[in-house]
Amino acid sequence: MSGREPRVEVTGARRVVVKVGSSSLTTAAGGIDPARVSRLVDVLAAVRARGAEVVLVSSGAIAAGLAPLGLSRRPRGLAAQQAAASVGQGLLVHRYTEELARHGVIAGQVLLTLDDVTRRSHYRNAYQTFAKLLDLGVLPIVNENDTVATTEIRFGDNDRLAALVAHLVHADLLVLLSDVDGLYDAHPADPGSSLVTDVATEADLDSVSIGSAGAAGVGTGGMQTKVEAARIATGAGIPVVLTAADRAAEALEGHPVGTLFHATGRRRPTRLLWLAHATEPKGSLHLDAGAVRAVVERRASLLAAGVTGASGSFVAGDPVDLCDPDGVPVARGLVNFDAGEVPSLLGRSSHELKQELGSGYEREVVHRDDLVLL
Ligand SMILES: Nc1ncnc2c1ncn2[C@@H]1O[C@H](COP(=O)(O)OP(=O)(O)O)[C@@H](O)[C@H]1O
Ligand SMILES: N[C@@H](CCC(=O)OP(=O)(O)O)C(=O)O
Repeated sequence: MSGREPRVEVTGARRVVVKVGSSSLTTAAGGIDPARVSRLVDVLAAVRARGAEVVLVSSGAIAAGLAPLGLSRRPRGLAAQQAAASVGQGLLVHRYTEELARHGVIAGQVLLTLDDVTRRSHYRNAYQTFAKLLDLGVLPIVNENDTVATTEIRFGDNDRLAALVAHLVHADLLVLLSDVDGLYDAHPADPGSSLVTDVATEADLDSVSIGSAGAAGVGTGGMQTKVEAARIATGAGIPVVLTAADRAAEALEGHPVGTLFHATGRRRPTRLLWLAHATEPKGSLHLDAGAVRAVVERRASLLAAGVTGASGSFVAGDPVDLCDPDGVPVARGLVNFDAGEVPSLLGRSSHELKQELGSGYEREVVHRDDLVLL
């Protein structure tokens, strides 16, 4: 203990999401390191023994699948990554299951795709699954469903997935465990870099140089995706501790190790969080000045009457950017029409559209419940 007070954000948390990266689970030679999994599980069991609930988001499926397939490094191609994940995910969860059993804890596997947090019916379903697992005392182990995820429908990194899961399960704390003991103001390999102990506002990140993953080659996002995950979580009211996996015990006891990102915002619907922070828009809708005012100032739905054009190829339900007359994105939303349908709607009132095209065309182009301001 450094002499500073324990972190109340940690000691007071009743539901904790812990994310561990591939680089913290693998051996130098590649493949899952059973000793590291075992130490992590001991820490998680200790948190549960204090009465808190734990959800683990674990990377490592691809890394765990490399050795059995005779591969020495993470493959570049999507199909090979999917195959490695298919082989590795079972091995990874098996390891956790065995280790948790030593503590009398049951492991449950939850594999998520992007749709599970963006489509209304799916995210309610995912929430209920987690609620039931936690109610039964199970420790859910989450990963992206890498084997079926294609480039288009991929989270791509588990840091942001962990932030969304933290929000989805209404966690009080997110702990990101990596191979580096916190956020540094420059790349940690740089001898002049120093640890940033607290990030209270966005301004604290102004002087931080955020780089990509280390040389080991198994991690994906580097520090960028961790900081983005911290932004998502803290912006939704969830504090984040970022530290090294081998300091997990201290961090989860509340010792001031690593970097604490303080909560800055309030809770909002999970899928809107995702929409704002992590989706790639499939196209753009161009708005006239009145529609920009309605959407931005009055938080109204976007009606066809205020749309002057569309670009990109999207289908109903896809995320699109809503741009002002200068082409600057002002909001992002889930569109209710396919790109091909939009030209026939331009500038028309809902009433006209209903009369000419039928009641299906009376609806908003983007409903206000499916909109976030940028
Ligand atoms: N400013 C920074 N502070 C800390 N680490 C950084 C920074 N910039 C880049 N990094 C790199 O990010 C790496 C962690 O990312 P990654 O390997 O993707 O981890 P994980 O597998 O845990 O998700 C660190 O090992 C470090 O090399
Ligand atoms: N879902 C992938 C990991 C993706 C990922 O984010 O990896 P990492 O940067 O190590 O947390 C897997 O299990 O291999």
